[in-house]
Amino acid sequence: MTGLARFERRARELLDPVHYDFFAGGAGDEVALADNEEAFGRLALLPRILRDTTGGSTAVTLLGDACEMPIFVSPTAFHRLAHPGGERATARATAAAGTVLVTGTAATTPVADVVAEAREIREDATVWFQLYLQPDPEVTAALVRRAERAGCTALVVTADSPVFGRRGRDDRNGFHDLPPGLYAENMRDLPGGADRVRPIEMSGAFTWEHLDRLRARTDLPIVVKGVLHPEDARLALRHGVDAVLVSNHGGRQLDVAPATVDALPAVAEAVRGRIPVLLDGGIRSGADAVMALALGATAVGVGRPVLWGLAAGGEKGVGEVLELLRDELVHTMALCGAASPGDLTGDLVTRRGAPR
Ligand SMILES: Cc1cc2nc3c(=O)[nH]c(=O)nc-3n(C[C@H](O)[C@H](O)[C@H](O)COP(=O)(O)O)c2cc1C
Ligand SMILES: CCCCCCC(=O)C(=O)O
Repeated sequence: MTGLARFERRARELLDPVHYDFFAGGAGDEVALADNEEAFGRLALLPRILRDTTGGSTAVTLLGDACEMPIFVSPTAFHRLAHPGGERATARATAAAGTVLVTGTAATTPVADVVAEAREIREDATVWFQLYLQPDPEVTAALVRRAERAGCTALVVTADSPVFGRRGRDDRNGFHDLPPGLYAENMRDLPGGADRVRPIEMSGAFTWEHLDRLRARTDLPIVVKGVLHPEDARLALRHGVDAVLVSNHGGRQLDVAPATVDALPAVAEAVRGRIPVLLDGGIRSGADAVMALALGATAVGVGRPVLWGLAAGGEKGVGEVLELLRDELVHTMALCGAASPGDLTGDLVTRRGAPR
């Protein structure tokens, strides 16, 4: 078994099946979940030859943060369900890989501890904070303050969850709560709640105005996560957003959403290079990353592969997953005649089986 698949297999062997299903599963019939990966299989790379690729680099700058490769760790909930090391282990491995970790509202480790752990490995480690806007603005403000004080350098606002996706596996397994002792730690001791750990609330009431308010409240760059429609990318630009993240939440929200790599070109076209376009969903190899970069992404995120690495081997497992992706990325870039991510252009991507 090659590539990342062995990490998933090991994770499946080790995890409680109910927790494996929570991580692996998607919404509804899991159409979007499957399509995210299958869409990459419908594409091929058309390599260029006789281009000097020696002395190349995979480095990119993301919202002012130096990043050794254009592959970052997307926010996923509840890392301590995958491994006792949880987000701390993920933070250490991601920092060692020199890339961005997006921790978030549903982390089972407080954001301050995640950043401290990453910075123990590397003092300039980059951690961004994924924010679920909360109906109580004081709670949202407190989460933002927590992220700022911890040293996060960007906010990633998840906008694809006005309601929680219907996850059939979790319904069948009766999995709707964390086991005793695990909490969404960033929701602890927030204003206005009698409970020490408030539940994360989804709300359909949010609009672009809420982003404007957030913009006014923080100096941190804001990434909007869950952009699929090009008109929303244009709105994001108009509302002063610093980057968009093309995402369908790993197929966990709208089950009939398009695969992210299929939605990417129209979003990139709408943005026309004015802000970075990020993408996640279905990236399972360095070649997938190369395709998305060529189609207009500045960087790509991985969700489940990191969870499989974490479950399989804690910090070491996450490190192995990120190094494997980096190695495949470098190799594929070289075979395509690309010395740096900037050399990856749309003409390198074709439909499998399509005549040129
Ligand atoms: C178990 C799990 C938990 C997730 N939790 C969050 C979350 O708390 N916030 C968020 O914005 N996205 C969350 N996501 C979505 C990821 O950020 C990302 O969009 C998705 O995993 C990318 O697809 P991939 O898993 O195919 O790489 C989660 C995804 C998974 C699989
Ligand atoms: C209301 C529960 C919040 C946890 C959200 C985790 C998440 O986004 C996911 O996809 O699962």
